[in-house]
Amino acid sequence: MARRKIAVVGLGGIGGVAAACLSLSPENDVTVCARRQIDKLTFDHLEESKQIPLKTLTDPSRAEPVDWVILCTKAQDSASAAPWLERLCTPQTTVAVLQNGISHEERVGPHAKGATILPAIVYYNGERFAPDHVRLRHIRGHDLLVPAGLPGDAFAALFEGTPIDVGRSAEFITYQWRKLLVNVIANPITALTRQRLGVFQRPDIQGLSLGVLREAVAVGRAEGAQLRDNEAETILETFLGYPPEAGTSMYFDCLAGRALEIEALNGAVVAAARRHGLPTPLNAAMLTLLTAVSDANAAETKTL
Ligand SMILES: NC(=O)C1=CN([C@@H]2O[C@H](COP(=O)(O)OP(=O)(O)OC[C@H]3O[C@@H](n4cnc5c(N)ncnc54)[C@H](OP(=O)(O)O)[C@@H]3O)[C@@H](O)[C@H]2O)C=CC1
Ligand SMILES: CC(C)(CO)C(=O)C(=O)O
Repeated sequence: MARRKIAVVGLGGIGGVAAACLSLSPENDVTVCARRQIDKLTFDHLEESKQIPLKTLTDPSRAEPVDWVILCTKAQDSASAAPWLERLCTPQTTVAVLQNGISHEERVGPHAKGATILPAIVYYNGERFAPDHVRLRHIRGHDLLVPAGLPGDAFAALFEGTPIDVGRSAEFITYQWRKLLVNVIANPITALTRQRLGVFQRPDIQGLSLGVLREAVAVGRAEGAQLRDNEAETILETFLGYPPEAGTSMYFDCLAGRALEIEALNGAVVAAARRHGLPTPLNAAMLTLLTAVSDANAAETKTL
């Protein structure tokens, strides 16, 4: 049987773990599309550390059409991946988008040459210690969740026999909003306070979080997510069980002086609220503050 041709675009925490796991299945022929040459990845999982050989491309003009693209850039870098998608995609390709936020299809579809877009909710934690060294941590339940249906089934098959567990759901939009609800508090608050999840043990931070969450729950409902009356409280309670020493992707980006994914998180809530005429002052405040931080980081990177 022909091996499945898979291109992983973006070799950060999430892409590194995805590339390592996909390479563990003999049925997958994996190529990594990255901005620097990496021939071997150290992959840590539980108590084990493995060396995974990688086939890496750094020049989009050398890429060829594949069956699957696993897009693992930050949301704001999706458009910069267009030269890769241009070479990798045909209408027979499926592009799985492993990014936080909503509206994956709108973000990536215009660059994907008629390929099928499959949004994926990422539950696992992928930490990048060095460009060639990543760790997979399971958080709870599935590691990835995709919509129920044929593309979702085929996507789950790519990870069979690997440490990544892929769930499928017919209520994808509800789960997408639940994940977004975690991100609209976890990411901006850790980034602004420059503290890991332990900061959520403070009663004042919990009060602020509930306000942000209640606004976002109303918007999610208006968008069709089946969110419960006590959704904000339940999300906060569940979230308080996450390890206090864990950071968030935005916290790490903030410390490293990189652009931030705020537009795809609180920005998505504010934009959807506008469509439904709903008030979201706290989410808008997060958006304004972190856009200022992000713009300053981006300007500094440019002048380096
Ligand atoms: N990390 C985590 O635990 C979690 C992350 N997520 C989400 O997953 C997504 C990916 O996050 P994460 O892996 O942490 O992000 P990272 O910043 O660690 O990785 C993104 C990678 O994309 C690369 N990249 C950006 N633009 C391009 C391009 N045009 N061509 C090739 N490579 C490119 C970057 O390259 P370079 O290294 O050169 O900058 C980087 O290696 C985000 O939406 C995030 O919110 C969701 C849940 C948990
Ligand atoms: C759930 C959380 C906050 C932690 O992995 C995340 O999605 C992120 O870091 O972006």
